[in-house]
Amino acid sequence: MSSLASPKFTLFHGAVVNPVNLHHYDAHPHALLCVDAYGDIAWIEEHVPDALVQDVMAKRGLLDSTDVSLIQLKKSEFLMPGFIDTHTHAPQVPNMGAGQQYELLDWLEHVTFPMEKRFEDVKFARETYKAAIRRVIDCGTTTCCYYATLHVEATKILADIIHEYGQRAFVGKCNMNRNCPHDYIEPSTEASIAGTHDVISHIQRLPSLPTPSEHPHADASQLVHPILTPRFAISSTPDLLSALSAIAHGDSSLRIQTHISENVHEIEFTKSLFPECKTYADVYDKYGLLRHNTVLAHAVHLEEEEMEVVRQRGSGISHCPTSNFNLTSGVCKVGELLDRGIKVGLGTDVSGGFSPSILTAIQHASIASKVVSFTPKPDHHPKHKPHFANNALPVSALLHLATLGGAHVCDLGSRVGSFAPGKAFDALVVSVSSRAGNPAIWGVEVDEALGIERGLAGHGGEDHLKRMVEAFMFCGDDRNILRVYVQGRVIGGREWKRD
Ligand SMILES: O=c1[nH]c(=O)c2nc[nH]c2[nH]1
Ligand SMILES: [Zn+2]
Repeated sequence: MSSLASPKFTLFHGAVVNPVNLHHYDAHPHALLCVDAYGDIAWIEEHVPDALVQDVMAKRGLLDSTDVSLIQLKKSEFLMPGFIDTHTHAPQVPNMGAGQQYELLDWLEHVTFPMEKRFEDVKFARETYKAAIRRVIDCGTTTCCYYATLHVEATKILADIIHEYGQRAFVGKCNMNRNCPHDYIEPSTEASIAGTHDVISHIQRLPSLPTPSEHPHADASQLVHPILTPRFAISSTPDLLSALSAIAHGDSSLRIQTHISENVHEIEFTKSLFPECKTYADVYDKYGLLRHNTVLAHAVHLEEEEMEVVRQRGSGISHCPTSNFNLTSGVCKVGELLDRGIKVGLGTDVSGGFSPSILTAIQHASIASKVVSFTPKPDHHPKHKPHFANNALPVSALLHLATLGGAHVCDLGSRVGSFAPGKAFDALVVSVSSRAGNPAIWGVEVDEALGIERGLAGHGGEDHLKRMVEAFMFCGDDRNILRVYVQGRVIGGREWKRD
């Protein structure tokens, strides 16, 4: 681990977008944001017109320092927190766009398991994972919860690549010891647990970043973390769930991820395998796997009492609308989950979902909420007044799900997901200029080369910035993402120099 020679500050001046809660986000057209040598946010001044930048720098004692670099954003650019993908499958990236004629259980058998089996070949794993992770980063995902396969070596390779690329992530070796193909299944509970320990200690030994010793967050220097990953209840024997529960209880900071209530046939099968449990959520709860840092993917068909137990345990839901539409699973009642106070983030769920971009998940989360609103549900719960349940999600809520909401689901809300002093600088520089190469966002075009604004362009105020944000969320893609920062370091984006 290298130590830093001298402190250095990076200042960003220009438009800054910052999620606050489901109902509100800040859009400051002229902010000044300072990042320290360790990649944490030192301070933010929200209203600093061009003429006052030098004054603020002088006030902060930075004017004459050679250790400061100032990045001036263009009129067509803004800074926002990086996207958080709370659920995806790295080994399924090569399968994107394949097999959408199937529903979940047939899709697993015919499309997914055969691809995942190929990761027993470490050379294939290395080359595939390198390309897959590069793609995820360039889509603007700064924190990602990854499922790997059941293979120990390939999962270590995945963690190594993520670490080398500098993304923040949770990486889990799948536990799956029943109801899987004979050539893609773990031979025993013991083997599954031994492999899990092996992967956890490998990830925990990865070199950490330089961090001041007085840093308030114990694991701030570690970007890649292990996560327990029982694939889903169907592929886990009761003794495997018990053994995973024992590991979890030995370390309360260890995150847990699994799938829940995605497809009606999956739910029926699960209940038949665990007749002593009344609901799907009961299965995980019985084994102590529902807690404040558990990430539950899908939750499309949760019963009311299941929602209540998820809320009580403080577990989070990864809403994966692209996958839910694509595998004909159903439409998650995301607004009701939010009204109940359940933590929710977005997941791409590649390759049930056919896109690695959280922008696609945002667009489909909007559509999902509109589909739900076609059949309004009467309010049975005076305690939880329906605010989002019967309505299309507003931009503030969609932005929140993609950033701060996802951070809370990963139990990282105090570190990432929004900009605040002391939080890590995990961020995107977004451009909506025509020169970014995406012709879909012409409506808010600011052409600096010609010195003109066209289309719906405004006067550089808050409303104009909010239009830019909405256009990016609904029509943007990776061409609009110029730079991707994690912990203050540029790790991807269109302007990032590849070697
Ligand atoms: O969307 C999903 N993708 C998967 O790979 C999977 N495995 C179990 N359940 C699953 N759901
Ligand atoms: Zn999944």
